[in-house]
Amino acid sequence: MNTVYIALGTNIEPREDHLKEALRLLMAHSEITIEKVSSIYETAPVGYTDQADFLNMVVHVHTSDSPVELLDKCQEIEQQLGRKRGVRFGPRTIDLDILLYNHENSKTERLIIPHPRMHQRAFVLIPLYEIAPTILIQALGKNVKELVRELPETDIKDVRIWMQSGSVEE
Ligand SMILES: Nc1ncnc2c1ncn2[C@@H]1O[C@H](COP(=O)(O)OP(=O)(O)OP(=O)(O)O)[C@@H](O)[C@H]1O
Ligand SMILES: Nc1nc2c(c(=O)[nH]1)N=C(CO)CN2
Repeated sequence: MNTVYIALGTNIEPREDHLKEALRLLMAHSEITIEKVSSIYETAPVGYTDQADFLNMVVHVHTSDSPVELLDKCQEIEQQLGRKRGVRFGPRTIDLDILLYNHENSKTERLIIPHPRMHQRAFVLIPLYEIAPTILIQALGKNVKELVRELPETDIKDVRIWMQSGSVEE
């Protein structure tokens, strides 16, 4: 079994429904089990800022899928939830990013693991810190707690708990 962390994000209403539907579709695959979910956070948009606030969360899954098999499933879920590709970093019904896959480092045309921008993103690191504070990102030689400490104060303020983890349907 492989240990994987996946980040989810949405900024098109109904945002909470999109997160819940994505979790349901992940769990519908017999190769995937959800071990832990973070709280849901409301976050100011990063990158392209002229868009609505996001809901973000991170889930810990166990899977027998290879990284690319899992990416296929994540992209299928994005399609099922009607994601249309438009502006880079722009609005989306759902985005699923594979953050970590065991302690692998790999780079192919379709998939980079660890996710290349995760260490700069408060909307990823703060939910990840909630469920896996001590996990090591080998490529960076740092754990999640250390990466959170390096985030600018202003980025941290842009990430607020929106729904506590215990209230997310599991
Ligand atoms: N770790 C990863 N998880 C998900 N997709 C990845 C990963 N590494 C590379 N990709 C590739 O990135 C491509 C673009 O993904 P996407 O459109 O979701 O980007 P984005 O959400 O706009 O930006 P970001 O990747 O910064 O969140 C995907 O088609 C996928 O092949
Ligand atoms: N707050 C927030 N900002 C973003 C997000 C996201 O999920 N949350 N996703 C992006 C594209 O990957 C770009 N900007």
